[in-house]
This record gives sequence, C-alpha cells and structure tokens, in this order.
Amino acid sequence: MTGAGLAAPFRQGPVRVRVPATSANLGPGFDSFGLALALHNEVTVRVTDHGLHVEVTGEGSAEVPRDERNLVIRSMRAAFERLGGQPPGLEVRCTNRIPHGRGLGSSAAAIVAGVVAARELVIGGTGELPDDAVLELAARLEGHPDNVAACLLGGLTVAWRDTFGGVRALRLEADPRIRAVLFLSEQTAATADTRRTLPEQVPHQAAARNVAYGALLIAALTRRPDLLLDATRDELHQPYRAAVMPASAALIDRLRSGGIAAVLSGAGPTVLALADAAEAPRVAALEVPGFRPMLLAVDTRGTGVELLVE
Ligand SMILES: Nc1ncnc2c1ncn2[C@@H]1O[C@H](COP(=O)(O)OP(=O)(O)OP(=O)(O)O)[C@@H](O)[C@H]1O
Ligand SMILES: N[C@@H](CCO)C(=O)O
Repeated sequence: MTGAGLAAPFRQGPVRVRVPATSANLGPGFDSFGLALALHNEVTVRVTDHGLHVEVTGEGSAEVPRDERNLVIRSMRAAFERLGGQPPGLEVRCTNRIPHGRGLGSSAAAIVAGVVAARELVIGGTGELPDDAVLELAARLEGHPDNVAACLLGGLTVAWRDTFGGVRALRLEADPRIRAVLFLSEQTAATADTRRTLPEQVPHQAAARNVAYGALLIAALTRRPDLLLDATRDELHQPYRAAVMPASAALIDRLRSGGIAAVLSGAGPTVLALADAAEAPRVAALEVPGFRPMLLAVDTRGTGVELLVE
C-alpha cells in the first residue's frame, strides 16, 4: 500500500519489533550506563486504511491508554513525522512483559519499539532514520539516553553527548559470567517524580569519587567481576532517592553488607544485584518481603525486527 498524498510510502506486511528490558545507572553511571536484560516486549504493527486500533496484553494492560496518548503510539507518530508523514491507519498489538514504573526501562522499551516499528513500516525508512538518528529521537522522547541505548544495542552500553551535542552510545560485551538478579519491588515509582529528589549540585569530592567507581565498573562488568562490589558504589543519585524508597535502600545495604553488588535499578524502586553465574541462584533464592526476585541473563541482541507476511 502507498499512503496517498503522503511523502512516505508504506510497507504492506506487518512488522514485529522485540525490545529488551534495561537496567540503567548500574550504581555510578547515572544517565549513562545501561544493561539489557533477557525479558522482552513485542509490538506488532500494520498500516491500515483508516483509524487507530490498539490491543495491549500483559504488564500495564489495565492502565495504558489505547489511543494517541499511548507511549508506543506517540513514539510511532514522532518517527513517522520525521519520515515524511503519518499512515492512513494503524493496527498495533503490544505484548508486554516488562513491569511499568519499577526501574526496568519499560518506557524506553515502549519508545524504542514505537520508533523502530514506524521506521520499518516506511519503505526506505532505515536510510532516512539510521540507527544513530533512532537513538537521538528515542533519547529525546525518553529525556535521558541510558535505557534507550541499551534497549537498542543490547549488552552493556555507555551513552553520552558528543562534542557537538549529539547523543552517542558505545556497546560493550558484558563478561559472560555476569547475571542480573532483580528484586522487583511491589511498589511503583514514576522516574520523572524520583528525578525531582536529585539536587542541582553535588559536592566536588563526591563527583570525583564517582568517576573512579564508574571507570572501575566498566572493567568489572567486562572482565573483572571480582571488582563489582567496590565498583557499584554511587554518590550521585542513590543517596538522594533513598529517602523516597527506604525499603529499596535498606535492601541494598543488606545485600552489600553480605558482599553482593546491589544497586538501585534505574530510578528504582527495584533493586539490581550483579553476580556471577555460580553465585546468582543463591542470591535469587533470598526471601525479601515486598520484593520478588528474578534471575535474568544479559540480553546481547538488543532490538530485533521481523517483517511478517500476511
Ligand atoms: N508498553 C508500554 N505501553 C505504553 N506505555 C508504556 C509502556 N511501558 C511503559 N509505558 C509508560 O511509561 C510509564 C513508566 O515509565 P517510567 O519511566 O516512569 O518507568 P520505567 O521506564 O518503568 O522505569 P525506569 O525509567 O526507572 O527504568 C508507564 O506508567 C506508562 O505510562
Ligand atoms: N538515568 C535515569 C534512569 C531511569 O531509568 C534515572 O536515574 O532517572
């Protein structure tokens, strides 16, 4: 089908996009480090003659809107706009497995899925909106680049603004021994709300210490898991967020006192423990009231796309 009167010609068959959960910050890497996790959402989209039809199953299905306010749809609209125009109609099916508002990158996954699906539905879309432009657009929609970088690229990522202000990301191979144990909080916390607890300025010495922790963390996650405990310290965001998520802060203290490299996952309130494959099942067996443990491997693929034939 070709969108009559529109600059963008659309692909006929539906596309399916698979996006991983992500844990951002990883302790010291506030707004820059991300780790993709083997827990995925799927979004299947096809262009129709008119209207918008949205189906949602799984996580968040009782709450997310089925109209233009839906984050997947808003992200698709932003990408179509960049690609020359909106299709006449859309049918969208979302299968959600990433919990919302817990610190597992659900919003980044929704945004990346929407942007990538829109790009794939436009013939020539990949040339018009290459991966670095997807990263830039997704980071703008999300407000920070760490989750969207890991969601797109998979593995361990470092995201930053380059000398000219563009968003960039580097993908690194996580040490294959590393596993993520998530202590999924029963509570939710909107990232935008907990970001308001952060101060405008931090003590210079705290920032200086964080530089060492962050550099060490890259070494720990790529080849020296024995350094994880020291490398996952943070003085930029966790101390400030502790006041609004005391149960998460107490769990982090408890795990770290036992030698386990625990941090706030993203903006919390879920807690992430980084452990090697041998130790991870023991960590995941801990019973903690208010939290559900989940043992996840690192996702190494990032966002995947399938062009379906009807
Ligand atoms: N699959 C989805 N479909 C539609 N909207 C979604 C989807 N996933 C997330 N959202 C929206 O994003 C909100 C959660 O985003 P928020 O940034 O607060 O948390 P998070 O991304 O889960 O955690 P973090 O940013 O700390 O990793 C949800 O309340 C919902 O509005
Ligand atoms: N860097 C972001 C991650 C949110 O997932 C924050 O800490 O607010």
